[in-house]
This record gives sequence, C-alpha cells and structure tokens, in this order.
Amino acid sequence: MCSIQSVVPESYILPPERRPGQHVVPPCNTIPVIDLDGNRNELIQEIIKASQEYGFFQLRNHGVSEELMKDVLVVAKEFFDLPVEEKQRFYSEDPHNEGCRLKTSIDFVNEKVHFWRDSLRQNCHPLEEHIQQWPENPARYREVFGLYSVEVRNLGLRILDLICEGLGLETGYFEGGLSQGHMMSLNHYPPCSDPTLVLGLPKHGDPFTLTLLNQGDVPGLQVLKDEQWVAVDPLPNAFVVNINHMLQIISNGKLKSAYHRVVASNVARMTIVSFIRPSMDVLIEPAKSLVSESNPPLYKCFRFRDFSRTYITDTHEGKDPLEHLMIGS
Ligand SMILES: O=C(O)CCC(=O)C(=O)O
Ligand SMILES: [Fe+2]
Repeated sequence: MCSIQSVVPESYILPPERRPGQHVVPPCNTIPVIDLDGNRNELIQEIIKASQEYGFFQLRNHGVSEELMKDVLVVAKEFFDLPVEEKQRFYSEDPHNEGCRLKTSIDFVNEKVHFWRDSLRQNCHPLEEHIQQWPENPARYREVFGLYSVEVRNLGLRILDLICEGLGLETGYFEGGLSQGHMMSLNHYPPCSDPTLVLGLPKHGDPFTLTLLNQGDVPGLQVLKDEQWVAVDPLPNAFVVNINHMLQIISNGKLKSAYHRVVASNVARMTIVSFIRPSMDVLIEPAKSLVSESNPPLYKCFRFRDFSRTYITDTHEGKDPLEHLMIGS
C-alpha cells in the first residue's frame, strides 16, 4: 500500500455512515485483565466470565517473555520496511491462496472500499512444514517468529484447556481438529493523514477458535460492547485474547465472539495476531454435553470448510456470518 500520503486516496474513503468519524471512543477500563499466574480455579472462573460478558480479555503473566513480545514487533516492522522488490514475491491478491501471503486491505480485487492495512499471513503449525515458506529477510525472521509461534500456540492451547474445564466439557475437547492449525497475521497499519475517513479493519468477528493479539503500544483496536464501540488500549506485554465464532457455536452461545474493528491513526501501528484454528474437515456443532431439552442447540452441525467459504462472502455483503447456521433459519 501507500506508505505516507498527504491525501487519503478515494478508494479508501468509506461512505459517511461507515466512517469512524470524529466520535471519540472511550477507552474501556472494564475489559477484564487476567493474570495467568493465579489460582487455577479462580482463573477458570475469570476467563469464563470475561468470555461470556465481553468475549475479550487481556492476559498478563502469560509466560511469553517481554523480549520476545517486543522482538516480533521489531522484526515485523523490519519486514514491512524492506524495499518493495524484496516483499513482492510474497504478494498475492488471490483470497484462496493459503500460503505465506502478503496482501493489502482484505480482498483488494473484490471489495468496494479498501482498508488501511497491509498484512503478511503465515501458517505456523506444524512449524517444520511451514517455516521454509516464510521470509528469510530480515535475517532473524525465521528464528524469532519460529520461537514466538511455538510459545503462543502452547499458550493458546493452555487457555483452551482452561475454557474446556470451565465449560464442563470432557478433557481434551479442543485437542485435535478444533485447534489443529495456527495462522499468524502480521498487521501493518501505515500512518494516515485523516483517520476519520477510513478503517484499518471493518467490523468483524474472528472466524476460527481463539485469537491471541500482541498489539504493541499504539491504540487502534475497538470492541463492540452493548452496541457501543469501546477502545481496548494497549497494556504493556499483555495479550488481548478473544473468543472466535467456532467457540461461540461449540459453547452453544454461552461464550461470545464479539465484533471488533481497527481504526487508523497518524502514527504507524504494527500488531501480531495468532489464530488457533480448526482443520478444514472438522465438524462443528454445539457440544453434546452442553445441550439438553431445556437448553436446545442454537446452531446446526456443519463442516468448517463450508463455513469458511460463506464467511468471506457474508462479510463482504455486511451479513452476519452465523445467521444461516442458526437452527430454524
Ligand atoms: O490489529 C488488531 O488490533 C486486530 C486485528 C484483527 O482483528 C484481526 O486480524 O482479525
Ligand atoms: Fe479480528
């Protein structure tokens, strides 16, 4: 994308009703901050409560070192600062390209308005199957992201274990197909001369199982809570964790996959997002042990592959991607 431009290009300007505008969004002091070092039973209660009320929480004392949290942001910035010729071989506009892919906005060819974000997406698990496709330049790229991806995946699986216990599901429910993949997105939001006209990312819910976001120290993320946008301001060295659509369905609506968006700003912002994701072939449905006659299933059973196809088109058309999965729809 454009790096620094004095005028926002027409193709990035949203229609007035979709712009963030001048409206000042309050920082949210109520999104729970959870210490992973705490007592296990209390921790489980806190995670479940936060996931029910907000679908989001910030996690501290998570075990990933401060140095590694910072290093990935530095190396990611070094990648985006490389000359265009160096980055170009990763660039693809094909939304079905699942390899290590550099793109700008979301679906540049098909979308009506573009979003103020460049991203590099890479698969991370199993590491040895994917690392060879990752950039070799900057020189530390594979080493730093290799270490980080293993630690973040383990952390994600640990949180899923706590959620599993908190929901009362059988041990290991999220192991295997529901957490088979790990995809990382290095998001680069360039400085924008008029952030009121554009969005870094539009309102969306994450389609996978669980997200762990390292958002650095520049604000930009906002969550929809009770129909109001609230800012999730950066907390040093914390992960922002959020429940994804598949976890909402498996929990039969108990846990919430909250809508969120990213606003641009006049300084650059770099974030590293890790998605723990299901395999394409896995069947998703409300967990059998969570449904009963008095608590009937809210969602149909479907294959993740089929959902991923409709998610892209639904999101483009501004539709709720979960609507046609509801029983009775
Ligand atoms: O960069 C951020 O703050 C959030 C990114 C995000 O929501 C996503 O990649 O799905
Ligand atoms: Fe997201």
